[in-house]
Amino acid sequence: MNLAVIGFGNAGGKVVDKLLAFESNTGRSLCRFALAVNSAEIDLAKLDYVPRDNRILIGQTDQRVKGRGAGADPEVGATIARQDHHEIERAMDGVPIHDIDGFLVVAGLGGGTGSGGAPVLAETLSDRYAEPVYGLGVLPSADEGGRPAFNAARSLTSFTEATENLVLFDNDTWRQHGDSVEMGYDRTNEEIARRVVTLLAAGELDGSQISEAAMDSSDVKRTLATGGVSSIAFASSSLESGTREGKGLISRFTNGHDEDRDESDLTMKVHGLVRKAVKSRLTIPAEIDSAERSLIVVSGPPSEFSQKGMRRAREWLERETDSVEILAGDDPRERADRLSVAVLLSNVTRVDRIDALQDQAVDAKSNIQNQADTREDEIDDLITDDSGELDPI
Ligand SMILES: Nc1nc2c(ncn2[C@@H]2O[C@H](COP(=O)(O)OP(=O)(O)OP(=O)(O)O)[C@@H](O)[C@H]2O)c(=O)[nH]1
Repeated sequence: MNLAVIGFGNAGGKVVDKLLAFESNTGRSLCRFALAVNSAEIDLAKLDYVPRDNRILIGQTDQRVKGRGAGADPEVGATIARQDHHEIERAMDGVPIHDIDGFLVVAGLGGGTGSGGAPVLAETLSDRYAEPVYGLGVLPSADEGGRPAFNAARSLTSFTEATENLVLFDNDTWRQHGDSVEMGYDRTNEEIARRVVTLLAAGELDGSQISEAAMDSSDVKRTLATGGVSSIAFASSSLESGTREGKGLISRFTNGHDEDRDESDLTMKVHGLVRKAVKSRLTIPAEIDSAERSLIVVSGPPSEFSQKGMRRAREWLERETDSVEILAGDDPRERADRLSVAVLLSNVTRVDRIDALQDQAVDAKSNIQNQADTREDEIDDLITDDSGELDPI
């Protein structure tokens, strides 16, 4: 798949930068166009891979922002995204629209700029272009407190509505004790990039690869067309000892038993890797039998592929997800140094972390209400009803 990728806010920009870094390190191609939009000048300056001309500072004329961010207020993020839409659209004129399969808008949902701005941009893109607009949203960890949870719960509703599919990554699930916050983010951003690029770049062949069951970008699109939120599973394994070519050469002079053994090893390896991925930490933990559609991508040197392993893995996932809507394909990468599996679980509907976030947000709402009793103007902007429900931004 080829995408135009837009990072909104600080986390959004950093994750897009990591997607570009991962592509560059692995020779993959996913992002045909990359843009970072932010209201904090200093965050835009820190990016390494997004081209300088594609870094857009918004909200400069807004007294609340002045180049220093939206202060974790999504209303501000949404307002400046609307106010400065011409500037963003002008930057989007550089998108090679005939070469892309869709847009990907990336944001952390706990702050102000990305949380408020990303759904606004996604809606504008959906109105303006025929190509699908996907989202990649990062949920705050529980220990960040009530305000980020409140922002994320509201943004989740608007962002899901504004996109064809919203892939989620949960910071709470991936938090590691002992890391500084920035080190932790750097590591989680790499994990996001590995999963997103392995999954979505499938099908972008450079012409040198051959494959019996190559993934095609229309398979990815079809799986993402469910709407709702999605999670990604991932696992990888080192390549077989010795080179596969070496083994093939030896077996040519034997009676073929080695070839049989190799095939059954590879069947088990591919099948096992898919099971391991789905049983490991997902980008957001979800009940996998609540997924509407799934997609398995096996990526690596073609000599490590096994069609039988893939078929077994697909049958296993059909049983696990209780769905027959499972596509599976491979993504040949001759130079890859690992065999990787990414599984997209699309439109998962039982996600405990979202329920927990919403509970935390409802508590935070009453706290915010109490604190703001003396500041009625501000609370009017934040909360438009008092039913306990959270309103989208
Ligand atoms: N995984 C990951 N999450 C991040 C990173 N940086 C921030 N976050 C998360 O994203 C949320 C939003 O933070 P930012 O992206 O800094 O906020 P913003 O959208 O720029 O909004 P303002 O700072 O209010 O202008 C935070 O609450 C964190 O949960 C990052 O590098 N990686």
